[in-house]
Amino acid sequence: MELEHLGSSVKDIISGDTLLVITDKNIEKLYLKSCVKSLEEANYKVKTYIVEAGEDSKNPNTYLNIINYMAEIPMTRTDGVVALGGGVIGDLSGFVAATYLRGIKIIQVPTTLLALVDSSIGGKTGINLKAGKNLLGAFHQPSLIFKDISLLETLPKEIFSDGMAEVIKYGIIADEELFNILRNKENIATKLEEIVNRCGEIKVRFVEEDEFDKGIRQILNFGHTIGHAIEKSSNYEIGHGIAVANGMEMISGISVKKGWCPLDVAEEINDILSDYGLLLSEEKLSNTILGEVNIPELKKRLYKTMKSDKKRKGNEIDIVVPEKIGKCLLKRITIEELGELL
Ligand SMILES: O=C(O)C(=O)C[C@@H](O)[C@H](O)[C@H](O)COP(=O)(O)O
Ligand SMILES: [Zn+2]
Repeated sequence: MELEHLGSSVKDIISGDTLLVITDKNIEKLYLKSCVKSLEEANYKVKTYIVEAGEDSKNPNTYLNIINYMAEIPMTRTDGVVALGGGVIGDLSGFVAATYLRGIKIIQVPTTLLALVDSSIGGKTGINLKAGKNLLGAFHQPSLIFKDISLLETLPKEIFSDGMAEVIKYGIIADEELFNILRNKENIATKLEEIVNRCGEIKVRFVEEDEFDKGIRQILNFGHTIGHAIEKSSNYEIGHGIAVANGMEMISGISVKKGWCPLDVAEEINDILSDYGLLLSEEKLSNTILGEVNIPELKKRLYKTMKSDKKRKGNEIDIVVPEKIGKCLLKRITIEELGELL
């Protein structure tokens, strides 16, 4: 559905008279005007809050500033938040909505591939702390995910490609046929809608089975323990998708060493990620994170950051291991062993 119909869709869901649209400076230029117009045509009073583009906006200060702004308006329990943007905006706005007045409704309007196939679905919301990514958050399901695939048309190439990491992840964890579709890069243009829908369906299946991330949903975190450590250690210079892609490649290698993943599966994963230009060499990673090439030091840094991973249970952590293309398993290892295997 196109953005001009947003207002009428929201009308069925939010009974209050005020909406807060949260977006970033890049999306503001592209879509804020038509978003606000559509909501105003549906007779809402529309307030806007614009943050800097990028992961740095998922911080406690920005979060509290938005909450204070809402309290000054004041927004009430029947009002709602509209997240117009990618993963950062969705996670931040979701957490705002989850906590303001102990929870008001949120409408997700994803504008990136990553948000469309992943972060807008499933109700994980949150912000980053100094110690790590998404360490402060809540589960808060969106009341509506407004899908308009045409919003991706303005997406810079590198942001689209960053989202492809999560798309490939879905193929590896749950859908061999999707993985095979993705092997032919031309399919991305011709079958984008089918690809997006397949990813969304997979995500919904996992979330419906385990909304609160106690078990099977953790499979969606394939590549994320190392991925989050890469993102965080690079001060978010390395984007989520690229970080997760490298995390998937590294954890697959570790799984081979442990005898949990056949070598040819790890090779297929490596091949597709590298085909999409998503893998960084150890040297490049080290340079970006440390400002020098020092692989032992890089591993130490990643290990230190991984220690704050939220999947950690005492001294152990569940890692996601590819058994074959289309199927992953959870395996528990100690955090020290994970560090040693890096
Ligand atoms: O929705 C999930 O569950 C996921 O793990 C999907 C991930 O791709 C996404 O990056 C998620 O936000 C990570 O969650 P976290 O619990 O590791 O912070
Ligand atoms: Zn992710």
